[in-house]
Amino acid sequence: MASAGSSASCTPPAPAGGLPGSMETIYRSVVGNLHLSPKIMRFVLSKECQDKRDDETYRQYMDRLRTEAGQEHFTNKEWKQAFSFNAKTFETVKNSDEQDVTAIHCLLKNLYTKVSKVGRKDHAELLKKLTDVKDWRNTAFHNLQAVHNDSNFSDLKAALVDLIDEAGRFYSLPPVEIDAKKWELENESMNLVALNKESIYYWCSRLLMSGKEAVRHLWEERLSSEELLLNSNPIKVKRLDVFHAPQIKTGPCDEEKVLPYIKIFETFEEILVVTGVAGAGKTTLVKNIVLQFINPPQGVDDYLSSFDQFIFFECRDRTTEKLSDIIKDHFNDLCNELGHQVHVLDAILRLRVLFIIDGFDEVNKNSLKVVNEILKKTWRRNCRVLITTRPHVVEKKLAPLLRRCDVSSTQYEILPLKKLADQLVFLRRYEAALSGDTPTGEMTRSFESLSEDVRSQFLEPINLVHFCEMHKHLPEEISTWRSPGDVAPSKLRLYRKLISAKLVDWIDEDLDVLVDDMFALVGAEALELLRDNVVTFSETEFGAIKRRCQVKLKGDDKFDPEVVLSVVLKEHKPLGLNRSSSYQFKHKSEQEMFAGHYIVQRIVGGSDDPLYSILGVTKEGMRRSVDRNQRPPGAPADVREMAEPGLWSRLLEWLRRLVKPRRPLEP
Ligand SMILES: Nc1ncnc2c1ncn2[C@@H]1O[C@H](COP(=O)(O)OP(=O)(O)OP(=O)(O)O)[C@@H](O)[C@H]1O
Repeated sequence: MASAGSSASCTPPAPAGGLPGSMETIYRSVVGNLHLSPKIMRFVLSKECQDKRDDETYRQYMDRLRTEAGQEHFTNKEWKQAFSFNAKTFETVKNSDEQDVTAIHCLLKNLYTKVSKVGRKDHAELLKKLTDVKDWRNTAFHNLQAVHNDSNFSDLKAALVDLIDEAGRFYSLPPVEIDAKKWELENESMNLVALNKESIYYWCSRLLMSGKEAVRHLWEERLSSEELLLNSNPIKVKRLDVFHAPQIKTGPCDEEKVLPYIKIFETFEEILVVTGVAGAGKTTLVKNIVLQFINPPQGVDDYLSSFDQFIFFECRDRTTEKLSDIIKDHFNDLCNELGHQVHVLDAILRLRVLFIIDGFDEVNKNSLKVVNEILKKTWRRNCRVLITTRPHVVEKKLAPLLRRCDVSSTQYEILPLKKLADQLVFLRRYEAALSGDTPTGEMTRSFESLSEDVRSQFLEPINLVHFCEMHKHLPEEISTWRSPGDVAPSKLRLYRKLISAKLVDWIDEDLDVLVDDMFALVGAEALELLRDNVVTFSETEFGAIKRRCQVKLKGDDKFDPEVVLSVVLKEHKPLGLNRSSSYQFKHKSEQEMFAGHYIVQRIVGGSDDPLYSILGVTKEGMRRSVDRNQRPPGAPADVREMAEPGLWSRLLEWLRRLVKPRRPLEP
């Protein structure tokens, strides 16, 4: 049986049959493209590399050929340019058993064009035949209609026979060897007339047939809209209507280039890391990529067309520990068929899959296992992995992990919206989406009227969305903003207003005191979770918060704390059945804001506790995590010392935004 790990040699065994005609046609095409084509290409490669030693990697082999021909070795840059995202693979592998048609085509092309061999014939015709075979795969897998046609398989076979003939001419093979190869091809093809559920190609076919529909079912509704706090009840806008295509720049080590985000897929490495500060739009970007995969936009370059499938994983997930569980979430019906989960996982790794890992900065013990497994299992296959993260964990956590997994990566950063014109374009989309396409322009006018200094608080998409929310609820405050420091307190007042609106008709107590208590409760919780780098509450943890959030109502009405908590928290429905919901703040930056506010209140409220104790860490622990470069301009030395890159510095940022401390913040 052909399995994910033993692809090269054997034909899938004789069939057990039973599915409709079109499935058989697709199955044949899959076996043709994933089994026969690479097999014949490997035959060509074996002729080209007859003098390659078994213990040589392809890079070592090609460097040796160059030395023998009096040429320079490949420089790393030249190698990368020649092999693009197959560069690392052919630097490491010693045989091509695991490689698909695209990778083998790339290797052969470079062997013909980048190294000299004595007496080499003109390779143009052979390369053309190889390209024909390689292109079959893409055409077939991205246009299922094409594979529904039975002639597809016979045409592919004819292309393979042509390739064998041309290889025979090019390498001057004896006719008996060429005939034997053609006979072998014919013989194997004859064995493929029906289906075999045990074959990995059967599951690849099933994934091609129904996989896209399965992921559409799972993700489309979840991701296609986003909720805004524009009313006492949240308003939904369509994500694609408000999506602002971000600009990115390449990571710190490369020459700085500003690019449209789709260019990340043109990179040479298998791992793409997209960084961005809080609210820069990392999650929104990957959600948009998922939506575009599900519904490719018409008339635009389909930059995702090289992928057969995608898998989306959020690092904040605290319960999933294995890749197979994610696969089950994505393709539940297929996996449930007589316990074929393992087959589906093996099959998915044979296709070209884009793995999206969102929010690496939120990774926990369990989700780290999943990330590790993805990196290990996808490496040297057809997959690519897109990881988003806030920047502060790249050096400390992500880069060492990638090094341990021996994978190469490229880093990109989402750029802030610095220009007024870009900020206005962004706001206009939201204004149009919220006004049923008849925007008055009031929101953008209000934004334009702000001083440049104040506008500098709105460089990230999340802050521009907050501007929309404040424009709706607190328009009078916007006109009072004189300096950047005026903005953050308005955001807290917005929450006060929303919570008060929920309670005003139901209580006799002093509303302000009640809201203060709510803020303290939520803020303490936010801080505790952040300390453990947790951004989701389990159902049990949420239950504990609800029990602490008690309000005495007028009359005999029973208070449901969820009504108030829903202003700051949202439910995250699980992907899999039989799993419970989790809860999270509307956005991580809001969790940080509430935590920051809580700390401020403890300090201005006259708490005698030292800062480290309010933060819930030891004095030593806090000193160890000092980052002296993080000192904000003008901040006293002891304030600087609480600033670890990451959490503490972000909380400090909130402290600075929310209040001018009346006493020095002593650790
Ligand atoms: N490209 C965009 N177009 C339109 N709105 C956006 C865009 N990016 C972000 N937003 C808005 O900003 C909010 C926050 O963005 P998002 O959650 O994607 O940021 P993030 O970088 O993942 O933040 P964090 O690191 O804090 O998780 C989104 O919910 C959305 O309202």
